Parts: sequence; structure tokens; C-alpha cells
Amino acid sequence: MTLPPPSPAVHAAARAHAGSLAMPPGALDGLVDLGCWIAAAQGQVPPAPLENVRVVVFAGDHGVAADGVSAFPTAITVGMLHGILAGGAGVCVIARQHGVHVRVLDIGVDADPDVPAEVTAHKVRHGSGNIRVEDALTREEAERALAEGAAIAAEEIAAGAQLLIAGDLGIGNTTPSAALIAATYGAPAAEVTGTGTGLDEAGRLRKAAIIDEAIARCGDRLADPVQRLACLGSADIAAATGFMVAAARAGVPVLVDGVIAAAEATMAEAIAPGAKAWMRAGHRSPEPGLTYALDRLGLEPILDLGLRLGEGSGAVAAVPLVRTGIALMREMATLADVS
Ligand SMILES: Cc1cc2ncn([C@H]3O[C@H](COP(=O)(O)O)[C@@H](O)[C@H]3O)c2cc1C
Ligand SMILES: O=C(O)c1cccnc1
Repeated sequence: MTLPPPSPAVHAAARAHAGSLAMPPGALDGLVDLGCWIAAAQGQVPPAPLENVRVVVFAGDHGVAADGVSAFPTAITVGMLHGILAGGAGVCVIARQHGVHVRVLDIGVDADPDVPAEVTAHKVRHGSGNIRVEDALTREEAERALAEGAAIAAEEIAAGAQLLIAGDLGIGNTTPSAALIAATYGAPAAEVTGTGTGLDEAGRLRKAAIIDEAIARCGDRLADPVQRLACLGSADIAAATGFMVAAARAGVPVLVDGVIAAAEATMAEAIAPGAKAWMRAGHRSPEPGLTYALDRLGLEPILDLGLRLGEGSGAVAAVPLVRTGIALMREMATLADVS
């Protein structure tokens, strides 16, 4: 069954209001379109200001990192987990600029980091399998991770979330992301595989060959989206997918970040067709898989600054533009006012 989209009637009313504003037709569409999307999601014109925007960073390790698919060592995952908790990570700085709430969760880190218990409350497993040689997860683990992600979304919505962002953290995570995008859309791995944290071209091609091996290993099992997450994904990616599905089901809009979030959005749409209508893309990172997936989802990035950090950072950076679109709907004079 297809998920219902944000209200088409309210969207039409929002567009009509936008058409009455004091400007030539369409002059601020890039911003106003965001305001109309939020209006339709909220079911009201004008839309309410976004006072409660929340990013959840899903952390996990990836067995395939042992094959040299990242320019950085896996120890960075735990280091950055502490970095987010301490407020010094890139996403934390950007989020403070924009009054966005940040929460980080250990969903699949291959360690027992010394962190508050609530950070590990939704943990699914220690690391995910090396997708080149084995499934990332069992089917049961994939289902559990999806359910944990839905529970996390429910917690965020109970805390008043008006807009949700899934951030990523985990060395190697651009590899399962590209693998899921390649497998879902039938793209050659080399076309959707990027340099991640900074591989050279030879490293990128080795990474693409590993993805081809993983996809060949899984064969027909890739047809089913939950099985595809188990075969090629990871605990953290499956949980973030469940988070996006649950947000869309609850009628809460989602801003998509980089290639990891684009893979999660792809999987959310595969599991819950129609979910993509609740999404906008925060930005375009240079990862080719991101553009490939956004093109197929019909999502146009808000920012195009070459950002490639992850952690939800590019989506958080786009939040002020969404708020500006709302403010235009709320505060701008009409053509009638000025005529
Ligand atoms: C210091 C540092 C901070 C990060 N924050 C997010 N990522 C991002 O980069 C990694 C994915 O790229 P790859 O697949 O090439 O490993 C993930 O940790 C992701 O969250 C970081 C990476 C590093 C090195
Ligand atoms: O596209 C991204 O968000 C990205 C790119 C490189 C590393 N981490 C994330």
C-alpha cells in the first residue's frame, strides 16, 4: 500500500497563497517550494515555524572496512562518537548555529564505548558483516534494526520533532550505501561509487569491484528490500531506514543528507512506497551515488556546496533555507497589499 503524501489540497492552497505574494510569478520558488512542502506536511497555510528540528546520528561499523575501502581507520568511529557527545563534531557546530537538536546513537559500533547508557539503548550488534564475503546482518537483525529505527523516530516525534534528519557515522559506510543504491537501481557499481573520505581513483575502483563482488554473492536475494538491507547494508543503515519510514508514516517531514542518507531514503521508498514525498534533499555531496539516487527519487538538492562530511551536516546546513521558505509564506506582503 502506498503511503499518503503530504496533503495535496493544502499544497494547492499554499501554492495559491505563494502566487498572491508581492513578486513576479515564481520569483522565489526555490524557497517558497520548501514552505509549500512544509505547509502540506503540517496541513496548514501558512505553515508553523520550525522550532523543533532534530537530527539523530546513527553510528555503526562495517566489516568491509577491513578490505581497505576507506582512507581512514575504523578507530575513528568511536573517536567521532565521543566527538559528537562532546559537541565538537562538525554536525554539532552547524546544528548549534541553527538551533537543531543533535542525538547520537550506537546502533552497530564494533566496540563497547564508554558512553551513557541511552546512547547504546538501541544497539543491534557489534559491527556489521563484511558484505564482500558475508551478509551484513541476519534477516532477523535487519527487521530488528528497522524496528529500532521506528522506535527512535517515535521518541523524537514524542519530543516534538517538526522535521527529522538521519545522520551517519561509521568508517566504511559509503561502501554499503553505494552497494544498496547499485543493487536497487541496477546501476554498475563503478557509476555510483565515490571516493568517500578520500580514496584515490585506484582505490575507488577497488571499492567498486568489492561492491560488484558483494552484489554477485547475494544474487536473487536482493529482490526483497529487507533482505537487501541484510545482504548489503548494516545495522545503522537499516535503523536509519526504519526511522525514515516511521517519520513518513507519522507525517513528519525528513531532510536527506549525503550518500548514506540517500541510500536509506532509497530503501525507505522500497519498503514503504510513497515515503519519498515526505522527503527533501538537504544538499548534493560529490558522491556519485547520491546524485544517482536523488535523480531516481525525484529529489532536488537545496544546497550544492561540495560538502562531504556526513553526520547529517549538509541537511542541517539547509535548515535555515527551509525556515526561510516558511517565513515567506507567513510574513511576505501580497501583491494586493502593495498595488
Ligand atoms: C574524522 C572523520 C569524521 C567523520 N564524520 C563523518 N564521517 C563520514 O566518513 C565516513 C565514511 O567514509 P568512508 O566510507 O570513506 O569511510 C563515515 O565515518 C562517515 O560518517 C567522517 C570521517 C572521518 C575520517
Ligand atoms: O555523501 C556524504 O555524506 C559523505 C561522503 C563522504 C564521507 N561521508 C559522507
